[in-house]
Amino acid sequence: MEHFIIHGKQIIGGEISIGGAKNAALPIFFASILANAEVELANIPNLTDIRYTCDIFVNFGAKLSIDLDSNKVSLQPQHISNPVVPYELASKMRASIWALAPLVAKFGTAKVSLPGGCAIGSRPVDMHLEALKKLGVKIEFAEGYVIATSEGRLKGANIFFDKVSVGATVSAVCAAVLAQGVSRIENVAMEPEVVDLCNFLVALGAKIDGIGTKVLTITGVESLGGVANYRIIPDRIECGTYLIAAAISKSKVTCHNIIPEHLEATLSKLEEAGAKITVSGSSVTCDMEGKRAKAVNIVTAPYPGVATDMQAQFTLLNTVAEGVGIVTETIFENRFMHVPELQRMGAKITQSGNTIHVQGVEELSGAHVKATDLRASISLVLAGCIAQGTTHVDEIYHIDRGYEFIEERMKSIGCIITRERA
Ligand SMILES: CC(=O)N[C@H]1[C@@H](OP(=O)(O)OP(=O)(O)OC[C@H]2O[C@@H](n3ccc(=O)[nH]c3=O)[C@H](O)[C@@H]2O)O[C@H](CO)[C@@H](O)[C@@H]1O
Ligand SMILES: C=C(OP(=O)(O)O)C(=O)O
Repeated sequence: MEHFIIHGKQIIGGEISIGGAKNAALPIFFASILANAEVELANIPNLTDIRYTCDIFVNFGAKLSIDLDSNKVSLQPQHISNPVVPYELASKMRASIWALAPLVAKFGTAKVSLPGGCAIGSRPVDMHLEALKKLGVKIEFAEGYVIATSEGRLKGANIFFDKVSVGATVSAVCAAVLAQGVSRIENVAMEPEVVDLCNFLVALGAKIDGIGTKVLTITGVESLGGVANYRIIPDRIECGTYLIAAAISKSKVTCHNIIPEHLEATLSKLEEAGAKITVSGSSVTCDMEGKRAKAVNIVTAPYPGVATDMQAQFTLLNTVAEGVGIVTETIFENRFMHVPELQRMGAKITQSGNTIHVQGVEELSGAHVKATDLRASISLVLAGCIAQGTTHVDEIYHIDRGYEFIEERMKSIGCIITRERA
């Protein structure tokens, strides 16, 4: 097991080039199953989740060439002969459920083990399965696997989601693009990563109207082609995380290669915390101008609201800010696992249901803490960089799921974190 040792009171500041978005790369990778010709993907982040996805494609029998050092993958999905995601691969990653819809839409059969992922809530897949059933898929369960079958092409349908789900939107769209007839999918997720998936499918030849809105109208086509050099959007959560590094340390961080419009909620909360935010082309700077941040209230919400994937980072900001910040998590029922760890570092936090009250303190102190999920982990790493003393963060494999070249990127903003093996 690896851990990070982080000495505190580091002088934070500098510039970072942001990588491709994990949460766009994963659905696009799985949607490539639908293509009938070569798919070349660029700006694919070098993350463990992507390497697991490559393993899933190898297990399918697909041909792929992987060059994650150059952030490139090319796939020959025509060669898929085994439409199965076994437990050993699915259990490592929540996103593996995204194999189900494209496999059954293209091959009429799929066997996918129920997924793993961050332990931030119960994370059922009922909405994915209900959407597939509406499109004509027969769903059965056996020994922990979902078995999906269809006779002939799927049938276009009207789907209304009661709740906004990124994952179920991705599954519904991936099935509807090859269905016979028109599908109208309402109350979809509008996250930039869902928009990127739709743009990718359009590049393959799919017919999708309403991209970026609450209602998608999809006219199914018989088959999809390939695409050369489709570039994944930048990771708005990675960018937001590094901007928080400036906000907790009275300093200045610039992130390059981003799409500023994807960060509006985060940037507006950082401004509320007292940061000077400057956007210039595809770069953004968060400058605290030497001032301590003011506490901010956060209520997580589907896009364009404040992302749940930024909640732990804003919680950290409040732990060292001036005043009291109230943070309400509305998306996942168990996403405060960073709270007891931050308390070990001296944070003053009280929890009541899905809300926490954070009373800012002048300084955190180093401690031995455990990373419990991806965003909790990075918050503890950042906390270690500003704390008094040394912090030891265990179970850092979570970070490698979502933060590319973490030691290098932290170094480019002045932070030294040392990976050790116990
Ligand atoms: C790989 C990826 O892109 N992960 C992101 C994706 O996760 P994921 O796609 O799993 O998240 P969803 O948007 O689907 O989840 C939203 C809510 O809907 C519930 N739900 C979802 C599906 C379902 O069938 N039934 C159901 O009840 C979930 O438990 C949760 O409470 O969106 C989340 C919300 O922005 C982000 O935090 C994750 O980083
Ligand atoms: C929760 C996350 O990822 P996943 O859905 O892959 O577990 C995340 O990216 O913060």
